[in-house]
Amino acid sequence: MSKFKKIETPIEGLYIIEPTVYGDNRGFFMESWNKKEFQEIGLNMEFVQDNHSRSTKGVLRGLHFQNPHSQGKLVRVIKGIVYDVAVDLRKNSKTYGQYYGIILSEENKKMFYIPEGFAHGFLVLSETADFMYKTTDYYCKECDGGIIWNDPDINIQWPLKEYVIEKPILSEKDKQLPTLKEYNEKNI
Ligand SMILES: Cc1cn([C@H]2C[C@H](O)[C@@H](COP(=O)(O)OP(=O)(O)O[C@H]3O[C@H](C)C(=O)[C@H](O)[C@H]3O)O2)c(=O)[nH]c1=O
Repeated sequence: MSKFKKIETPIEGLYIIEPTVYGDNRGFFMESWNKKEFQEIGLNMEFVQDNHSRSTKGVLRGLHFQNPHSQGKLVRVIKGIVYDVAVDLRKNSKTYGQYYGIILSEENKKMFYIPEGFAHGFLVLSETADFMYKTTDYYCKECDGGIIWNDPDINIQWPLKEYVIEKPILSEKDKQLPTLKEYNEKNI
């Protein structure tokens, strides 16, 4: 039996992963990724890069993807709380344009397994959040693409009010991202 539990989402190939956490009087230990244990539950993404970002409350990073060199991701939060979102942009997917969001936190230790072909982003809900993730392809600046966080067609229900966030803090780059419709008009 694998040390990791794979939980389905309404979007095919997108999973919530729950690790086994070994607690004792010192604290806890957990494996955050194990190639063999992941293969045992049918998860075969091979990672080549490990990332760490830290953000303050209200920061929203995303919605990003690379095209070409789309990156599959295994994401988790080691400090704080975020609302993490994956948007299905796989051309022939029956859930194209649909999103799934999940709270990832230091406390719940949940991980989000996001295949290639998705846009990804997150909103920081705690004073600060440390976000760690592995990717299946290398960063490619020239391949950087993105969709605006509040695309009306995707209609992501970011928990801004629930966490008393008036409006998200975005990078200059993210402020100027197109909607999915605008992106497709320019890139098809
Ligand atoms: C992503 C990345 C960035 N950088 C450099 C490029 C910039 O000088 C600096 C910040 O980059 P950026 O503003 O694109 O970082 P984020 O806004 O956190 O971007 C990420 O945000 C969302 C949530 C993602 O899922 C992607 O991994 C990625 O797009 O780090 C690198 O050197 N390597 C990298 O892999």
